[in-house]
Amino acid sequence: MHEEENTQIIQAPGADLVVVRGFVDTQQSKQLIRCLSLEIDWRQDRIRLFGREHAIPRLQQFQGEPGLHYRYSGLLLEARPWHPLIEQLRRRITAVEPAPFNCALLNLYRDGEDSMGWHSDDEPELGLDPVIASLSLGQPRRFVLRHRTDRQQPKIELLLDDGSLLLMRGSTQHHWQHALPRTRRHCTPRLNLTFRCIID
Ligand SMILES: O=C(O)CCC(=O)C(=O)O
Ligand SMILES: [Fe+2]
Repeated sequence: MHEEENTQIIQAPGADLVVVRGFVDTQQSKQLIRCLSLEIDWRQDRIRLFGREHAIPRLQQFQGEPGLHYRYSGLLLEARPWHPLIEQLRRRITAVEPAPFNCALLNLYRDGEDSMGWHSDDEPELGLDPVIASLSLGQPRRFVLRHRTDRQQPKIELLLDDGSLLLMRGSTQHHWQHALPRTRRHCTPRLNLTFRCIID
């Protein structure tokens, strides 16, 4: 992989965003999707938003070092053991972004109806200025960022295609929100693996 050619740095106030295209090649990606779709006990968890309970519009699993927990929108996820393939990817990602990733939230978007709403990954257990490494496999989907306070700032639109690795660093989570909108276009499944560092 020629990292420089494949690396896109996105410049915006208060954001530190890098996309590495083709971090995983097509063949590897296909294999990963095949194995992970079958071998992970995907769940459609329920969250509480504005006082109401909803089933999330996607499937997920949280993995990581034993004893870690991740809490968001009233949901408490206990880390399941690393799947060996996820653990391998964690090590590969650490080679390009040396952060102490100790967990990953895995998302499976079954089709265009599956999505993720506006949010920042700013849970206290991620600490100040978290580094998040997000690997996309399968169906390319639109990923959008908007500034949290300055709505004059243009939105940032990225197409996260098969095998691309997005790094969100620095104060990105403090100043920006992101979302994966639903789409009416025909969509095959997409896997997204977000590696994170939880501080005990
Ligand atoms: O699926 C994506 O690209 C976004 C996932 C995400 O934002 C998250 O897991 O916090
Ligand atoms: Fe996120």
